[in-house]
Amino acid sequence: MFSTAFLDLPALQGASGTVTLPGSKSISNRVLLLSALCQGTTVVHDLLDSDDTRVMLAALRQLGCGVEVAGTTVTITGLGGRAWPTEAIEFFMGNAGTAMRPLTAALAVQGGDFTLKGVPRMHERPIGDLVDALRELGCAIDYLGNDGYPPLRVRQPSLQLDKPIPVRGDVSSQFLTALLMALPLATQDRAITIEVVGELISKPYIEITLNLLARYGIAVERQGWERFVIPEGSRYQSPGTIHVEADASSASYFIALGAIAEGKGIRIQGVGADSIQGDIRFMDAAEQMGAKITSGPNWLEIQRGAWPLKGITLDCNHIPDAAMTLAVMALYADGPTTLRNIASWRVKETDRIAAMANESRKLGATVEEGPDWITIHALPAGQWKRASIHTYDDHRVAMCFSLAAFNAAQVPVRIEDPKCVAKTFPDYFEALFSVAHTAAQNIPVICIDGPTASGKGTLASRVAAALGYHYLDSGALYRVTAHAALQAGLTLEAIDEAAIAKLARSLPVRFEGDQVLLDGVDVTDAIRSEQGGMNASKVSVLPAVRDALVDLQHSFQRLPGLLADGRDMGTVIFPEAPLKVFLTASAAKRAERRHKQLISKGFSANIDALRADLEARDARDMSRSVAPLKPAQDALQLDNSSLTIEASVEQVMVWWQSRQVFGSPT
Ligand SMILES: O=C(O)C1=C[C@@H](OP(=O)(O)O)[C@@H](O)[C@H](O)C1
Ligand SMILES: C=C(OP(=O)(O)O)C(=O)O
Repeated sequence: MFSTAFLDLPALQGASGTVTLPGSKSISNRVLLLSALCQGTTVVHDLLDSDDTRVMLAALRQLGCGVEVAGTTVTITGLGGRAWPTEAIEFFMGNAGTAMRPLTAALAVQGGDFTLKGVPRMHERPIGDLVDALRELGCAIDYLGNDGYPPLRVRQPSLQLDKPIPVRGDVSSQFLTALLMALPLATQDRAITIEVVGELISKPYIEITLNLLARYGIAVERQGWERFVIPEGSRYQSPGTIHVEADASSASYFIALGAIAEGKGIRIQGVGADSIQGDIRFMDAAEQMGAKITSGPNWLEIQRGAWPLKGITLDCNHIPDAAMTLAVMALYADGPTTLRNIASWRVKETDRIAAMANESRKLGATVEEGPDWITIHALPAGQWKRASIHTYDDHRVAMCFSLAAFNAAQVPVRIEDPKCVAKTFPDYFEALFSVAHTAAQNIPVICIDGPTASGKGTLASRVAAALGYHYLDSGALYRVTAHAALQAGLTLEAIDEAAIAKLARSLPVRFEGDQVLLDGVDVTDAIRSEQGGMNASKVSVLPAVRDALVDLQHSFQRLPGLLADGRDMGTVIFPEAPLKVFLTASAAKRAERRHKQLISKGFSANIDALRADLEARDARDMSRSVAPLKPAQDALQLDNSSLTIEASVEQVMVWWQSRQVFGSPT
């Protein structure tokens, strides 16, 4: 997951490949609660691991459910037949509607002393219609903040089940889902009827609920979309094991990607056209706009069809979440796109009609909006603007606008607070980068070159972490090459140059966090020693070895960008890099830092000897005939002798931001 303050997406050009999507949020949270209400254990395969399911799992643990997690397989031991807790419990539901609403209903019907809270936005998301319905049947629920909104306190009910229970269905279908999942707890001696008041929205989500209830032994009788009867004597029965389909709403971004991006097409693994999730019907809308889609059991393949896409007018009530993706596809269309019947967008993670309108306008689009509709006009190539997309802590805003990076104007897009995708798809951007591609010149590289012990590594890896970029420690490649050569019985002299170069060309090296692995073996300590540094310096003067490592170094230039540190990053390996920093510090300062570092690791060290060594390395690095250590002509010099690491990072970030200007927030 990218936990950076922002993520800059370079202009993207194409996409091809396969993505395996994480589990459906709607199925995961339903299955978790239903398993918790059963007797015995249920093994859930491919459960989504995200903020929304974590809050549900935490709540189930608090209630005393058994929860065993092994990767994406989770085993739940239910509360059925066991005593529910009698002590007061406070639950934190984050911003998960699929946890907050169904759990409120189950707790209210079961009774106890429970408080349910969430993030500030959750306290602005309506729950009044559900509370009214629950009160109608005798549940005791108090509002702890504003009437109609969480936080809530639930007490012991005195259930009156002799008449149908009315519930409004025009604000959120989750209220009806919540009742359908909770009321089987109260059908011991009578059937219970729920009557929907007003037009039910987001109907396909009710179908998911009914489908899963059936899997858990509850056969709800549906009479149109107005009446739902839960039969007398209904009892949750674990299906034993259950599999969660991949998330169809998450699939919408990759369906759109296949429709927008040039390339061999996108294959989505984990969900197919026969999904039980209503959002799979996003396929039809994408096809209407021009996408070519084929599907089989649990897979979809998407290719660009009509181009530009075709503007459409669509009632989106049946696909409230995936429909947001259409708003971004609309930017690539041949005319305006109007999405209708989407009033519920205003009460979700943010006011999504306002958010989609504001952020599309920042990109240059013309947008009109009404209480329950939005019209987005196509954005011609010359009119795209570089924009910093505010994401309102809404995962879907972030995921949708990542698709703007395919614009014909080839301008990059900044996504603010990219970690908001953690609600339903923590590794969304990793998945995007695994299939998206662009020309190398679009993938930014920041070079940090400088002499030994100048602090390049620390600075480069901190800047890489702040930007979410990859990190290449090119010095480590030379250290590993020297290490591998010695292991192979070679000397580090010119006489073995060809043999070392051959070895370097197919060096089986991998960086994993701070670890450097050679052929799977951790060689970090061996190569980081003083001797390792001297050895690296020796092989690095051999032209054939430097040459052999060029391709390997270039292969680190991957989306979304690269921080490369070394001695010739800016001069030789990435001469086109948009920012080059030449980092220096006085020899005395560098010797002092190295001394501290060695002592802290428990090595004995002599500061004068260290200084003499590093001066010798400087001389060798600067005087070698191939790629000598020197600043690139366009490098910015940074002497960090009297700077803290934070100040150096700040300086590089300021230089970088001044070259990456995005439209300021509107
Ligand atoms: O029941 C569900 O799983 C959901 C129902 C929909 O909400 P509304 O019924 O409020 O539209 C949807 O937007 C939400 O992401 C998940
Ligand atoms: C509306 C959404 O979430 P929630 O389940 O919190 O309602 C969503 O995921 O788009």
